[in-house]
Amino acid sequence: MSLDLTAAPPSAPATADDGVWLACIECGETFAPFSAIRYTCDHCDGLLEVRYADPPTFEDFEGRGVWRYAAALPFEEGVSLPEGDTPLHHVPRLEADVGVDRLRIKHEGMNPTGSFKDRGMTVGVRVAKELGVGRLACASTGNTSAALAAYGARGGMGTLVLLPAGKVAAGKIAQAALHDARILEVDGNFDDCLDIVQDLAARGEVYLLNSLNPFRLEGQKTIGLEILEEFRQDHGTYPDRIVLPVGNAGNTSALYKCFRELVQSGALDPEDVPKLTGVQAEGAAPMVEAIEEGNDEIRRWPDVETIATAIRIGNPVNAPKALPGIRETGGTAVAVPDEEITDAQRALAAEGVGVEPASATSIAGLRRLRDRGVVDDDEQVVCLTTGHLLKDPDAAFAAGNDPEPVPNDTEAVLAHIAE
Ligand SMILES: Cc1ncc(COP(=O)(O)O)c(C=O)c1O
Ligand SMILES: N[C@@H](CCOP(=O)(O)O)C(=O)O
Repeated sequence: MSLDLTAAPPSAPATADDGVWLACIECGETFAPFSAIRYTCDHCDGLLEVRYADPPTFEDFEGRGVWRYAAALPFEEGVSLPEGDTPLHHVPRLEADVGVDRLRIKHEGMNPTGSFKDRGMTVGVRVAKELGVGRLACASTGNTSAALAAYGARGGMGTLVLLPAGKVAAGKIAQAALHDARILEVDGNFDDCLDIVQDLAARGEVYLLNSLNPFRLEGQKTIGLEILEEFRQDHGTYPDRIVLPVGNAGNTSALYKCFRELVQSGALDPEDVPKLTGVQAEGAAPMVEAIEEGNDEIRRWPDVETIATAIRIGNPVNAPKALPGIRETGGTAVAVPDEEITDAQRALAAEGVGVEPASATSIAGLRRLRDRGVVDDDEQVVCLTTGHLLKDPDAAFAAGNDPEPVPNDTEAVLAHIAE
């Protein structure tokens, strides 16, 4: 099954429901979208994609937020908080410092629960309602669990989240707790948690809402749609490159799908598709390894470690969708050390943009690629920042200034700040 950028638009199979169906990206088998619960292909276990008889054009979009893009989604509306419409920040000092023609920051930390996951959950929980499932579940490094708990609560559904014990930032656990998720702390890493939750889903115990679920990625496509529309409106052109953190590789896959569908409908020239450029932490970089070595498959990293706990992932399940996305768009992937992630977090904060460590990898990666001459100085670049600063208060304290104790006295305060 081809994930080529310029593959011909698919024609609707008999399994299509109102012009929507699921297709296996490996063997091409198709399935009715809502007749049964499935996450992978019944025949070859390949990843599934949602397909549409009528891929969208920009003229089809109206309204605000994720649901402005209903013409690119399987429903007209979802379980919403609402989400999307995130800012595209200008960061002039950082732009000059990195040395590119134009740099914009798409700050997905400004979604309702503070990360891009909300875009996927508004669609995913809507689908869960359509399927009539009971309990929703996910494995998580934190943000997916926060979003699932909030959207599950909004939809009136119970949620179960499996987290790697001791490796999830405080803000994210607090969100899952308050939104009434049942929280299981597993003595293992994120990939182990995902193995277990997949087993639970296969046994019919839960409905899985990680990005293995193809409907989650439909919502996350809207990041790409917003970037293209807003960048073109502001600058009359599309960005040359989108740089993003990579964990389970859902966003890379979703952005590539967004571009492919626009190319299929004729709304976007293949020449105008931004180069997808993935960034991982050096301690958790299986996608970078595959890109650098030219492999079509990922080698699972059993031991992963990084300050960017959100992307502490050794087995990105969406790699079969994301690797073609990086290659077909002419992009690349790069790994960055933790110190450079923290430096980038500070640099964004110095422009007023507060992000969690994983988000800052996009800037750290862009810097590295500029230093290596892979990114040119005349490029127009959008960096995706995926989660809010408050998600990980410990990392923010470690990277930022220490509070200074002072006496309860104006003269003493004046003397202190004069030092
Ligand atoms: C803040 C943050 N950034 C980046 C990622 C990586 O995104 P993806 O899994 O879509 O590659 C995640 C989770 O995976 C995340 O929580
Ligand atoms: N960073 C993620 C990891 C899981 O990713 P998903 O997109 O597959 O749900 C998280 O926040 O848990």
